[in-house]
Amino acid sequence: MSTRSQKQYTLILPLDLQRRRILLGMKLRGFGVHKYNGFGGKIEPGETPHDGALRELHEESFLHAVPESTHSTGSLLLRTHADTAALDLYIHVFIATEWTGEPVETDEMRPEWFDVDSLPLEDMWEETTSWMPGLLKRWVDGKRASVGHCVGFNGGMDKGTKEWSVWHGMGGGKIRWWDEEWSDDEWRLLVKEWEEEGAGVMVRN
Ligand SMILES: Nc1[nH]c(=O)nc2c1ncn2[C@H]1C[C@H](O)[C@@H](COP(=O)(O)OP(=O)(O)OP(=O)(O)O)O1
Repeated sequence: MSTRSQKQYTLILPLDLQRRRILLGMKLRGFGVHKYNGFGGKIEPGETPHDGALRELHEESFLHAVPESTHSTGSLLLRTHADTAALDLYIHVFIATEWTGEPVETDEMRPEWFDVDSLPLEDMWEETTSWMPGLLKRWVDGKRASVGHCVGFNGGMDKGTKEWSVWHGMGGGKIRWWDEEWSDDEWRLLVKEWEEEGAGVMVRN
């Protein structure tokens, strides 16, 4: 039986379909500092991932996403092999296509709009760059796609903080796209396949 523990997070991406642009935030403190990403954080006890995503978006940017236009668009399983704590992060990804309010800078995030064809990839998590451009491109082209990404990390240098971190040094991963609806069963199957293949441990000489 696995002795790993798991922390669940949300990540929500406000996507302006008409203008083909996405609101990202420069993280000003804490986990992921100095990187652009969507908005999100830990899911609180008793909260659904959907509720958590809406709450975090408001806390970090002051936007109120319309719940019916906030779609579950995939899951990320991040597993570090560099930490004796044996921790997995499970991130629930959402795209919001309608909201009210204007983005405001908060203590945690400085929001900025980007054309979906020119994301600030150099200043993002390496992991995120492997799926975000493809996901946004599918949506602005009219496909309600979802993504699953299971990936292992061996530890490495964080360009932003100049410090070693267990969430860098990306090893093997498994990515899958669903062009329409996806289900928990499909996600579980992807995780199972990935674990059977060795859970993304990089073979080092
Ligand atoms: N490799 C990765 N790829 C990705 O796309 N998002 C990642 C990621 N690693 C972390 N994230 C996201 C998930 C989440 O939205 C955010 C981290 O959340 P926060 O630090 O804001 O959470 P906390 O809830 O701990 O903080 P507070 O908001 O201060 O409570 O970074």
